[in-house]
Amino acid sequence: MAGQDIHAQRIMVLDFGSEYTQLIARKVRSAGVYCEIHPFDVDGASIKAFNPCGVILSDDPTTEPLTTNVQPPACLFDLQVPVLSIGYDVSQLAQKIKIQAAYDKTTPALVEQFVLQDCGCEALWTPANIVADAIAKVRAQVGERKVLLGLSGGVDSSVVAALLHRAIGDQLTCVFVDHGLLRLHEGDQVMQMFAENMGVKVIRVDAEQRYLDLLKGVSDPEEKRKIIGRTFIELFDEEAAKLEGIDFLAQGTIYPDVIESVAMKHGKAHTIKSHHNVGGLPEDMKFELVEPLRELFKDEVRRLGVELGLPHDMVYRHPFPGPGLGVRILGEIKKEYADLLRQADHIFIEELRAAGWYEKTSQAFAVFIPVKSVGMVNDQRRYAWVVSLRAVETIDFMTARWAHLPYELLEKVSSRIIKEIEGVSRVVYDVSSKPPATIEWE
Ligand SMILES: Nc1ncnc2c1ncn2[C@@H]1O[C@H](COP(=O)(O)OP(=O)(O)OP(=O)(O)O)[C@@H](O)[C@H]1O
Repeated sequence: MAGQDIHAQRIMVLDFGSEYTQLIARKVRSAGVYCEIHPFDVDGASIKAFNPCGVILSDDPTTEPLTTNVQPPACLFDLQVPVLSIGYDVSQLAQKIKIQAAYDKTTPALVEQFVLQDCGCEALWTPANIVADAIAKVRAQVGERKVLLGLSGGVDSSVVAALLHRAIGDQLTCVFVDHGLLRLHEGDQVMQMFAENMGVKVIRVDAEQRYLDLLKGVSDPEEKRKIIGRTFIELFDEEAAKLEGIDFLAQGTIYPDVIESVAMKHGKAHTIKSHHNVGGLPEDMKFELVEPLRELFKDEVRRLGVELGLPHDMVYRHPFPGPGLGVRILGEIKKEYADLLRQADHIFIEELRAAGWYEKTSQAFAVFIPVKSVGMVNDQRRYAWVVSLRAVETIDFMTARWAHLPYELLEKVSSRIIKEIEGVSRVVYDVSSKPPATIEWE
């Protein structure tokens, strides 16, 4: 694909505050065409500079308009490019444009037809081309210099690691902070995949004891989060200070993190996404940033991961909070609780996968409840801990329904947990949906 600019043919999506805007943009991308989302009142000069092959207006007629004057910029129609309106009231526009009254299940096919046929774009935006483009850009930015990356084992930083390793090899150093609140064998798996199999330089910081000491006696959820986030930054700083000649810090920033939301801009954001961020790294670190996923949606990041050779199961894994099991152990964190929870969680996920339910749920995990309940073991009363199972189905994580798992599956998971883990006497299933309950328990 040498010499081919995969951004040359591009679509502009103008957002009038519809919740479908990102879905539409993702459809343009999956049809193989680069696109960007901009607010409906973007200035004319920016549109001209962007030089789109076509423009899509995205509005939701069932919600109130964002302001009294929701007009696209006048210059839009001087461009002489095809325009598709989805949900935007075009009666006020004189131009000839393709119209769909509202987003529905036919929209994806319409969008694909619009970009490939009406706008005549070529399908250049493919995982292989995106990888080649990203590698070329990273090489041009970094040259012979060195890059540092915080590798969490999560999807984003893992894909960044694989991409940078391919682009600049040994010039990349990763720091992986193992806070002892990871899933069963996860720390070893991260090392095996990146350090042993791929030959990436990874420094593993075994910080379990340090975290346990700092978290001792702390049961307030916010306080726990702060300690976990702050300690991560301290450890990362300590490791970075030991390394010499690093000029860049790589980050797994993705496109939804950088889209300027019109709802926010016009003060109408009705949903605030909750983040389980470990806090991120402070902005005053003296590094230039390398952000090779900045243009990509999460589904594109996953496809890139597969293209780069990361295992499918890892790349399509459910999201995991930054503070790890720290927010799934209610109240004070102790090693005993974390070990117990890791085992319970592992059994749950193993059975979900075996039953074909892992892909049908968006997030599933076990929660440690620091309450002792009675059970009978060898005719003796035994007081042991309670574990809750949580599984949800969701499209966007803003709202979620508890997953209606088959009773047989729940039964199997519950009896395995009680049988295999000595410290657990009771398993319950969380049947709360979001809202009002959140997905995580803390
Ligand atoms: N335990 C860790 N060790 C090293 N780096 C980490 C760790 N946890 C987080 N980071 C770094 O901080 C970034 C932001 O963390 P956050 O928990 O918000 O994850 P994220 O945005 O979901 O990304 P990822 O999918 O890579 O975990 C990560 O992408 C990673 O670079």
